[in-house]
Amino acid sequence: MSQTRVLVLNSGSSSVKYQLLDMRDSSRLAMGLVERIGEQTSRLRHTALATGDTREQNGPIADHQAALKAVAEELAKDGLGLDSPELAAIGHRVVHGGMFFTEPTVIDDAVLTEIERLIPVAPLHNPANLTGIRTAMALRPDLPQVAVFDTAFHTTMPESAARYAIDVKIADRHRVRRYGFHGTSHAYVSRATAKLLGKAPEEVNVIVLHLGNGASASAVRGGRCVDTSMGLTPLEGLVMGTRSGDLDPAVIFHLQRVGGMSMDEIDTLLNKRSGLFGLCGDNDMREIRRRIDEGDEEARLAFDIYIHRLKKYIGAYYAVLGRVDAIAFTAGVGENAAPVREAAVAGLEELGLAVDGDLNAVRGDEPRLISPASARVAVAVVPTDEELEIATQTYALVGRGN
Ligand SMILES: Nc1ncnc2c1ncn2[C@@H]1O[C@H](COP(=O)(O)OP(=O)(O)O)[C@@H](O)[C@H]1O
Ligand SMILES: CC(=O)OP(=O)(O)O
Ligand SMILES: [Mg+2]
Repeated sequence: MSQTRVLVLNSGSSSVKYQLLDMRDSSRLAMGLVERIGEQTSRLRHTALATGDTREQNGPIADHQAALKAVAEELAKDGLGLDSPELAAIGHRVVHGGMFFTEPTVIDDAVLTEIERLIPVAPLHNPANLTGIRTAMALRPDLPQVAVFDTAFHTTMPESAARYAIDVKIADRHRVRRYGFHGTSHAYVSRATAKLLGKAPEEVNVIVLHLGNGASASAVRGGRCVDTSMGLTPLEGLVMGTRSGDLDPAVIFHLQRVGGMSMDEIDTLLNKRSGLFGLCGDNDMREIRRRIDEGDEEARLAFDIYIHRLKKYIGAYYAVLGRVDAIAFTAGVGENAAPVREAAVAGLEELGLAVDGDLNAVRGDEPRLISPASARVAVAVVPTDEELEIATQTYALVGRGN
C-alpha cells in the first residue's frame, strides 16, 4: 500500500492542534484541537472530514502525553489510527530551531538534543513540542518524524535586521540574535497573498500580521523574509494575549533592583501576565470587544495599546520594504476581529492603505480583499494553515518515491 498520509501535530503551550492529510491532493481526512491541557476543563474536539462528524470530549486531560493518546484514540475510532500502513510520516511544529535548522528535518537523537538545548529561549513552546515528538515516536517508532521549525522562514533576514546592537562577541558566544517565529504561517500566508493578487511570490512585497495568542509581524520581499517582530524568543514585538512585546530592557533591571522581583518572577510577568491580559484581565479579543461595547475603559485602553503597537510595525515594515503590495491579516484575531483590522490601518490613507467597511465585515474561510478597489495597497484577510504547510514540507522531505 502506498504511504501518502501525513499526520501533523502542532503542540502549543496548553493546546494541541492536529490534522491528518492525504498528500495526493492535500485533502484533510481528520482534524482537531485539544485545549486547556492541564486544567480541569480540558476539551478535545475531533472532526472526521469524510463524514463531517464532530465529537467532543470534556474533562481533565493532565498533560501533552495524555492529550496525544486521546487524539490517537479518536483517530482510531474513524479507522484512521496511527497504526495505518498508509501513514508516511508525522510532521511536528517546533517553535525554536536556533541557528542550525533552516529546513524541515527528520528527527533523530541529535535533533532531539538540539531542540531540548533551545528550551531556555522557547520555554512555553519547545517542551510541549518535544513531548509531542516523543509520544509520537513511542507510538510509531518505525515512521519518520519530521520537525518543521517556526524559525526557518526567517533565516533569510539580513544581519542588519537579525542582530541586536550589543557587543558582538558576547552576542555570538551566547547566540543572542533575532530568530523570529510563526515562520511557517508567515511563509504560507505571504504565498497565499501573492496568489490572491494573481502574482508570483517573487513579484510581491507583503507585510504579514499573524495575530493569534502569540502575535508577530513580518516584512516579506519577493517571498523572502527581511524582518520580523519576534526576536531571540517569542516575547519581542507586538502586544500579545499574555506577552508584553517590546519594552525598554531597563524595565527588567528596575523591577529586579527596585521592585525586588526575581528573574523568574519577571519572566512569568512578561510572558504570562502581560499583554492584553496584564492590561485588562482578559486575553481573548472577543471578550475585550464585548467589554468595550459595554463602555469598559480598561478594555478600551488595552485595545488602543494593542493597535498602537500594531500600527507602528506596519509603518516600520512599510519603510523596510519601500514598496508594499499587500498587508495580510491572519490567525485567530487577524482572521476574525474586523475592528482590529479597521483600527490598525485607520489614518494610513497617505500610505495608500484603507479598509472598506462592508468588505471588512464579511466573514469566511477563504482569502479575501478588504481594501476598496481604488486603494494603492491591497489589504487582505488570509487564513493561515500551519498544519497544511507542515504536511507539505514533511511530505516533500520523506514522501519522495511514493
Ligand atoms: N471571532 C473572534 N473575534 C475576535 N477574536 C477572536 C475570534 N476568534 C478567535 N479570536 C482570537 O484568536 C485568539 C487565538 O488565535 P489562534 O491563532 O488560534 O492562537 P494560537 O494558535 O496562538 O493559540 C484568541 O485568543 C482570540 O483572542
Ligand atoms: C511562537 C509563538 O508565539 O507561538 P504561539 O502563537 O502558538 O504561542
Ligand atoms: Mg498559533
